[in-house]
Amino acid sequence: MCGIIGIVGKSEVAASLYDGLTVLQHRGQDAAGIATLDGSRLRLHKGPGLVRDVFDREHMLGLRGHAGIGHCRYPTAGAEGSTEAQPLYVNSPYGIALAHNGNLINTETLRREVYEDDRRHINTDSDSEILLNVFAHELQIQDRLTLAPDNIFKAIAGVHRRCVGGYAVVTLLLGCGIVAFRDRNGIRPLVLGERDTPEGKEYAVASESVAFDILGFRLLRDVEPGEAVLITFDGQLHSRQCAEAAVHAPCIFEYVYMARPDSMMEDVSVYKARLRMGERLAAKIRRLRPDHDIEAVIPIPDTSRTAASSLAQALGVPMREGFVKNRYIGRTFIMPGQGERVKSVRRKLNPIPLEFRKKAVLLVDDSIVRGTTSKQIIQMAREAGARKVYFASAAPPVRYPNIYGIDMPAAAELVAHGRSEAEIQDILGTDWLIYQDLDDLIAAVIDGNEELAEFDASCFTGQYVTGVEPTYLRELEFARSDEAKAQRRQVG
Ligand SMILES: O=P(O)(O)OC[C@H]1O[C@H](OP(=O)(O)OP(=O)(O)O)[C@H](O)[C@@H]1O
Ligand SMILES: NC(=O)CC[C@H](N)C(=O)O
Ligand SMILES: [Mg+2]
Repeated sequence: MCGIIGIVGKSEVAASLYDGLTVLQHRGQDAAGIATLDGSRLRLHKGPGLVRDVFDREHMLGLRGHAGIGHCRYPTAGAEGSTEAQPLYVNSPYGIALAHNGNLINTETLRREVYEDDRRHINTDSDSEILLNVFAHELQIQDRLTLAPDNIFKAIAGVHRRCVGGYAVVTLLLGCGIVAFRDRNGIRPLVLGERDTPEGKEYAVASESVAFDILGFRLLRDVEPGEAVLITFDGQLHSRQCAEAAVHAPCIFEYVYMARPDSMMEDVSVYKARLRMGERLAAKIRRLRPDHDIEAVIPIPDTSRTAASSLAQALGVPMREGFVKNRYIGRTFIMPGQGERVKSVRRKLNPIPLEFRKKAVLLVDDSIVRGTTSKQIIQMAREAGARKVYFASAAPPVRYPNIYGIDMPAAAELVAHGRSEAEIQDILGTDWLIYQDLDDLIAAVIDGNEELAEFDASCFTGQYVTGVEPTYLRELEFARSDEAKAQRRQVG
């Protein structure tokens, strides 16, 4: 996952972009970057690490201009670190900087087309670089010295025809404005906001509405699937539907784990959706074991806290803080290598033994992906003296790779892949494992907006809304398994 943001302001925007990125930081902790328009020049600074580490005072002073875009990255394609940090830039046509959240699944076809038909060189393994060059080519063939909104929307229609996958994109198009668009299924999120200033209205787009809250923007709406918005540098907002109608299928994993609870997505409060997940899970526990002996519900910090609180309340059992999180360690799930993830869990979470001693505890997490967290946590709860350790997941078993922007590329690395719940229970070492049912998860989100009907829930079902070639899945696993990443790191 990545965080993206773009602002067309009436005064300097670098500080707002920076602040916006810091609240989108949970979406990507590998690299960050900002590009601004300073007169006719593009200013760009990016690098590996957290937002606070990438930019110092000098960099910020250099990022002059009233319009700009920002990105924080969690890689799903290509290399980690600095080489493929975003925004990415091409000088022709016009000068374009681009920031992308998502993942394209027809990159090999596009790579060939971009070279053989469009005569463009791709210099990295990043799918975002391909996306940028497809967009550049589609603008180029508009064959205009100065672009009108119509040309831009036609170019984006061309991007939608060629690119397959999940993408929310923001671009800085020199001489024109900020252009943002979302894949035709609306898999990846993107919202539009406005802010009034004495000099006039300012517009912004971002992955999550929480960025607007802290910047004083009002959330106007989600960008529609397949829609593009253009905010010209003089502050005019244009929008158009640029794709043929397709199933609207936002990623359900955003509600489970990715998004911040204080964000609104598709008109659904992420916080309330998580509360409903907890309530539905409690109902399942009551159904399966009316006489359960759970004495305390213990959340695995941080993301599961919301669901655990409503689950505890619905069960009528106290929720206790059994683990203290070291707030200086990042999200372990989005770390690139398994070795690092395993070490980080232990460093990140420390038990409070008195909450466990002689008790039957129910540990609650938002999801179990590789099982890295749950396995260690269950062990820690036992070492701390728990009599029984039960484990509940607010999401169903994650059994299939995610190919739309969440780095779960290898089925074999998922603890639930090809396994029954009883087998997973044994591997994790819990006395009872309870998973949310998919219907309940979906209902927990839809209860917030009944117009939603479909979701990308492919990591639970193995059904991919865009369709996918089996060869792609094999190649993805080959290129991006933990083993492949470790080998690359050794070579590089
Ligand atoms: O089964 P696993 O592969 O361990 O992945 C699942 C865990 O990873 C995430 O936590 P993370 O530490 O990334 O972040 P959080 O503090 O937001 O919960 C998620 O909340 C689960 O706890
Ligand atoms: N997680 C993402 O959204 C990743 C964006 C893009 N595919 C990259 O790897 O940089
Ligand atoms: Mg967690």
